[in-house]
Amino acid sequence: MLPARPEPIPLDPARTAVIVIDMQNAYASKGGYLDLAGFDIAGAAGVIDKISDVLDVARDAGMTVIYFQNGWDDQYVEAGGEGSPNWWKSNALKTMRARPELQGKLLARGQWDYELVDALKPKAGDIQLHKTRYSGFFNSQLDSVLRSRNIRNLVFVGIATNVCVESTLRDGFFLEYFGTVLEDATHQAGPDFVQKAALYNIETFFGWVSTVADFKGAFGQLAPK
Ligand SMILES: NC(=O)N/C=C\C(=O)O
Repeated sequence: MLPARPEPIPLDPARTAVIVIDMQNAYASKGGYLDLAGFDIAGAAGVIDKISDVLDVARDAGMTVIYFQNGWDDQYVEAGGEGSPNWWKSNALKTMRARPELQGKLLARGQWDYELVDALKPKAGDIQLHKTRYSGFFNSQLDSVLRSRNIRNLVFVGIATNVCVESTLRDGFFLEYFGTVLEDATHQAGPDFVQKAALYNIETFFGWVSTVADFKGAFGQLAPK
């Protein structure tokens, strides 16, 4: 049983996956896309160690760990052209249009910006998935990976709470997955109030909100000493 808001949620480790959303240099490192686009990423570094702790506990408890990376091919074909709302709304694409010297660098596979941060590299048995839009369920293998493992519970960590974390958790809700966010293992893109708003939405309408300490308290004892 994981202590959570609005109420504790039962999680069978064998039927639970920890979903690590986009812990790439783009979102968590100085000089990455969010930083270059003018978002405050000062709080992002603090979630890296927390996520690392969560993943150690999750693996030892027998949960599946799934890492997502967000981005596109180096020609940005997958990003869509002017016919796609993504072309108009993606702040990475907008930043590159405003600063052509960055073209080909932001969120492009093969570039530093796309890579996971050094402290959070997948370990043996972890699953790595790619996505081209904010939701990890859209045009990805996530649903079939989860269904093939009989997984119904998703624990979310990563960046950004109000964009890709919330989008993936919401889509999971519609597909009958039980989604929980560990609030202090996430960080927002935007002012502090968007973190609060995203967590309010999740707690009230789409899922559950818990903490790293509660996750470790609930599942840490399952880890080998
Ligand atoms: N990983 C995310 O939440 N991404 C947010 C914004 C973006 O990718 O432009």
